[in-house]
Amino acid sequence: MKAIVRPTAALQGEINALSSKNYTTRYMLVGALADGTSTIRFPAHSEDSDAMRRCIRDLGADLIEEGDTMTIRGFGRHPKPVRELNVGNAGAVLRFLMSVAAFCPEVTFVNAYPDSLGKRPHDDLIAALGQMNVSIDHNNGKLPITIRGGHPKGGRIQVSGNVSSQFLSSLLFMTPLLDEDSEIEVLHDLKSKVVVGQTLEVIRQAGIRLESSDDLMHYRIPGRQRYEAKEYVVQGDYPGSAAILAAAAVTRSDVRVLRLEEASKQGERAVIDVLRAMNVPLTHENGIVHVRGDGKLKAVEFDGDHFTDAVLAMVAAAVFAEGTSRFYNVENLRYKECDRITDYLNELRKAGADVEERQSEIIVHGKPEGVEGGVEIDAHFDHRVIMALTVVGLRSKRGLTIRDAHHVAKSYPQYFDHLRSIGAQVELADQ
Ligand SMILES: O=C(O)C1=C[C@@H](OP(=O)(O)O)[C@@H](O)[C@H](O)C1
Ligand SMILES: C=C(OP(=O)(O)O)C(=O)O
Repeated sequence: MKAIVRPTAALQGEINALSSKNYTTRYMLVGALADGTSTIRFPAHSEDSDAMRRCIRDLGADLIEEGDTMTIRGFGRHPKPVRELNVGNAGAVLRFLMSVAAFCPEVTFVNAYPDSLGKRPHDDLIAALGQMNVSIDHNNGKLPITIRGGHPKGGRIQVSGNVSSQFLSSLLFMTPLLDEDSEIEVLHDLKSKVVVGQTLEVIRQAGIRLESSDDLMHYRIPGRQRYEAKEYVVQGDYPGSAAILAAAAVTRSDVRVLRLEEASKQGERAVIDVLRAMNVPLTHENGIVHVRGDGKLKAVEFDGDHFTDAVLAMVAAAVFAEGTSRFYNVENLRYKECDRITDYLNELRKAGADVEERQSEIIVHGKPEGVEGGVEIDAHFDHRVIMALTVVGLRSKRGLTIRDAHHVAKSYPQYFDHLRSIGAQVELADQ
């Protein structure tokens, strides 16, 4: 599918935010790791959340969905001895389940997206599991990966955090189920630290006890614990909504996005502060973000690691700001669905934006007069590139055509419908 994005001056209306991807994957996982039946209200529906549904079913969980409610009867620490799992293109699902797979005799994670997830590194988690009596075959740290487990052991575990927080999250989910107590030490830096807060929140909601240091670099996890079956409610998703808010920010708009909790632990909640710093007129009350954009934006400087999945949308807004914006500490964007620095900036340049990259920075020389557009954009298998480039297309002079736009369904299948419902001129066509 390709998306033909036409210049759109004004947006108006109300959108119910999609359900959070990160909470949906986490609640499904702790539901599967529990022995009884858990309930999840408003789980997300997307390729990534479907990957988690599929894999925990394959591992022996019973899932029933009726309307907006999912019930899961978990397998506890005894997953079915499945031989093969397909996580699609979902990084978090792969990394979380690599540790769960250590309870099985032999599981192979197949390489379904050689040009996207197939290029992402998992060495740090492979090394950590290697310290736990788990033997792993892999392709230079990449998929396909075969986990030979059966009897994983706790104890002292070291894991590097400077590529992805998902490796640490993965170990935090699994170690409470081990016979031994564990101590986890995070080596180097911990990227996307805020997301680990979501992991700890969910694990604790599921009745697990563990101690974490204030800097989130050290953990003590008693073994022999059991996840409790609980009821969970999934909140609205900030990373996906960030693109809608960016679209409202770069146009004349009167747009309300519902279900965005002010007190959320999602790091991407910071987009409210970023947009405010850009001088975007907005309010945030009772879970509703209300943007009344006038299209005038001011350049900003931010540490992007606090809102990793919304950096691309904020960069798209900065393309139209007065002055030069800088998003720093974002090197790990290079290890996501594509290289979200080099690949994304190449597409932005095609659209007419003036952008520069450093190893861990994105610099944007804003063009309040708009960009030329009139070109075809490559999606690089990346939903966030697609969403962000759509924002740029709306304020371009000649529009943009985004090839392979169906990959938006990785996290936000209804993105274009939502945008069109508030007046965006977007046509979807076969390629
Ligand atoms: O734990 C999670 O659910 C996620 C962690 C983040 O990844 P990194 O820790 O690799 O930055 C984020 O980008 C991803 O979308 C989801
Ligand atoms: C990086 C992302 O996801 P994952 O790492 O789970 O593939 C994302 O959703 O932007």
